Amino acid sequence: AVIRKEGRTCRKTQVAVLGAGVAGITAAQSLHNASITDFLIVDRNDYIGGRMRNTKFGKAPNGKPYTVELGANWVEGLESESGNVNPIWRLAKKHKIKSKYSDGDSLLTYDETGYYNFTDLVDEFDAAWEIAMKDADSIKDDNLQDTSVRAGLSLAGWKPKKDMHAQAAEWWGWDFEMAILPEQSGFLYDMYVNKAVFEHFSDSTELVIDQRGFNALIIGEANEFLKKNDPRLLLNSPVTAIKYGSSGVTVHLEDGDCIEAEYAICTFSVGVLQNEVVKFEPTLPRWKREAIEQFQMGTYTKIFMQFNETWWPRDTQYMLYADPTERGYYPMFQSLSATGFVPESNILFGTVTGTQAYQVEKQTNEETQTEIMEVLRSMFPNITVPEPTSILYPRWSQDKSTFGSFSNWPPGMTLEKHQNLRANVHRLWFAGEANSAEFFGYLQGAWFEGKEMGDRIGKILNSDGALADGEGELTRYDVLHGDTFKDEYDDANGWTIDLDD
Ligand SMILES: Cc1cc2nc3c(=O)[nH]c(=O)nc-3n(C[C@H](O)[C@H](O)[C@H](O)COP(=O)(O)OP(=O)(O)OC[C@H]3O[C@@H](n4cnc5c(N)ncnc54)[C@H](O)[C@@H]3O)c2cc1C
Repeated sequence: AVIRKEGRTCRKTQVAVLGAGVAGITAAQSLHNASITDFLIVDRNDYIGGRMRNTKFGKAPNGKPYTVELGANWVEGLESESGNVNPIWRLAKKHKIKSKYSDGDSLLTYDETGYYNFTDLVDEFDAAWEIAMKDADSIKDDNLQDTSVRAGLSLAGWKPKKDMHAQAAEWWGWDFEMAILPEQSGFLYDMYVNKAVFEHFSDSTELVIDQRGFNALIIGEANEFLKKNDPRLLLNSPVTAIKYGSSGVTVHLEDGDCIEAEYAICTFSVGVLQNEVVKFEPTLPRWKREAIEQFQMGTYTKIFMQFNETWWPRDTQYMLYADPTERGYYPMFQSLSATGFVPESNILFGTVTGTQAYQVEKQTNEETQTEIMEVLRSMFPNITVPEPTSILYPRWSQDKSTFGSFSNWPPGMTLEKHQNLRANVHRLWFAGEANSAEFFGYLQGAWFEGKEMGDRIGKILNSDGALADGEGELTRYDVLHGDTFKDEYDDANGWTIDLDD
């Protein structure tokens, strides 16, 4: 039904799905599978996929541009021998997404003097990792207080200190996957997301090189339940306000239109929620806001460059650079020209994360190119490194649709506080990669959360009110206590000042 007020349109629907990324499309698919077809999917972008985003870049020998992935690029964790299958891997196979095994051992290491083998430090980091993982196990098993990844790695004997080769080995082992420094990462859950991805599924990753784009997978899924030009898909429709309560949700769009829904599922990133581009009415409760503000978004920026020729080693996938003064300064270059990927593409892409990603995203392409060329020329002193013919990179930290790349679990966040990120507030529900306790930051996290919220709302709607009040909704914690009681602020614990004076 459509109600027109003062020239504005207010559509009525059962479920408003906010976001057409993996979580949103999967939520809508679950509703469809539960025979709930009265839904609307709303997104500010003009395409399906969200952070599965690609663009055309450079030129192939036939004159056509290549497709490169600005966002998600790997299927991470495939399937275990015991039969646990990453749903993204299942969908990649179903939609025949072209990908290639990503080999972390296909690695060459460099510093400012050129090629310099420090893979022994990479091995040392990996050995410390094994020790740290056992430590994380006992934190979980014995309910011990959590710590930071920095502390966890130090306790496991890994202390890179001022050794810049060790710092680069650590960047490769940690930041390249998580996009946030070890000191800003919560030990137990950040170790466990790695366990979930690389042990529950498998320790393999596949780099997607499909020229249709990685999001062909989620578009393919959407096409199974959406018709061509389906009026239930509203692209180019930024949401500005969400009014929610116990009887429904009204979603306001930038163009003045609105949607009146019985339920809404908001799949916006933690970055979007933190940046207050969407107004919630009433203000979200304290337990929800705290979870949103405490979780964090990392920034991971891929810088694509095409050259006239592949002047770098052809048979290597990864090149790691240790800068003499700044950890994380243009530390990684990946070759798309590597054997089996996109040969003759002459595309090299660099990756920066964290502080360096913010910095690079503030710079012009020209500024970044100048910096990168200096690094590449120091890595390859015996080669006349030409300037690239094209350079391109996204600005995730400034992008209104994400405000960052993917989420990461900070120190001090408990499983219960994270559950508050997931929990619904009346008829307003939440999904998205960050809400997955097991797979936050990954495509499969978005998929699992989208599916679960779609399933739950489907069940509630199909119960025709037969469910008891609150049944089928998510657990939440209004108050979360710490470990220190008031009377423990005493001499024995080094506390002498009476703060209640
Ligand atoms: C650079 C980068 C590299 C990555 N690499 C990998 C990888 O290799 N492997 C992997 O598994 N994962 C990777 N990820 C993470 C993965 O992309 C995400 O976990 C996943 O795509 C998130 O899906 P989502 O549906 O939760 O969120 P999104 O894809 O962000 O979907 C949310 C949607 O909401 C829309 N939206 C936001 N605000 C509004 C608004 N106000 N109004 C209307 N619509 C709005 C957005 O436009 C977006 O389409 C990467 C991400 C990035 C950015």
